[in-house]
Amino acid sequence: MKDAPSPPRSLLARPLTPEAFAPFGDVVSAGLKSGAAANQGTAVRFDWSAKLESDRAGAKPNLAVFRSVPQPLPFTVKLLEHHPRSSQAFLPMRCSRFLVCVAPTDASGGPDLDGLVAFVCGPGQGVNYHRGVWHHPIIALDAPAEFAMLAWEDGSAEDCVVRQFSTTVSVYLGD
Ligand SMILES: NC(=O)N[C@@H](O)C(=O)O
Ligand code: NI
Repeated sequence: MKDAPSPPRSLLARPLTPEAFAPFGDVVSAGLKSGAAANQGTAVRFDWSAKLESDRAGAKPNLAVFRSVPQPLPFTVKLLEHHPRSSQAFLPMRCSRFLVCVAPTDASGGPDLDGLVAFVCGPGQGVNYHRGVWHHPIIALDAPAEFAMLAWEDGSAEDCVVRQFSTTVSVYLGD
């Protein structure tokens, strides 16, 4: 008999923290480190807030803007992707909450869906996926959102590698 498809799994999203996200990337937010006075004392700047990386000389930094339609919960994860040659940052410009799902890389270089971790991210928090980290495309919650996105791209297939799953994971929030 053909193996029965695995039952969909469910996963509770937890609040984004720098510590929990550290294996996958950086949380980009004011006040996570000491800042320096700027702009004649009217601002504080927090430098080097993310590890930006590109390993292709021919790729160029693409600063894109994403306008996202909010998705209902629970959210079904059916695919993951990664950018093997570049980091990727998402910085909310207009956003309520957004969902970030990441996964470790398995021995074959693919995503380890069993290790999927989901974070609910609030206003004032951005994320920077380190180069090659498997993640779900950015998902806005609650209301339409706009994000600035920064990644190094050259238009080749290596800019973004997608992996579809037959098994799905249903992500929900605790509240
Ligand atoms: N590539 C793209 O358009 N989006 C994804 O990379 C994402 O992480 O949202
Ligand atoms: Ni991406």
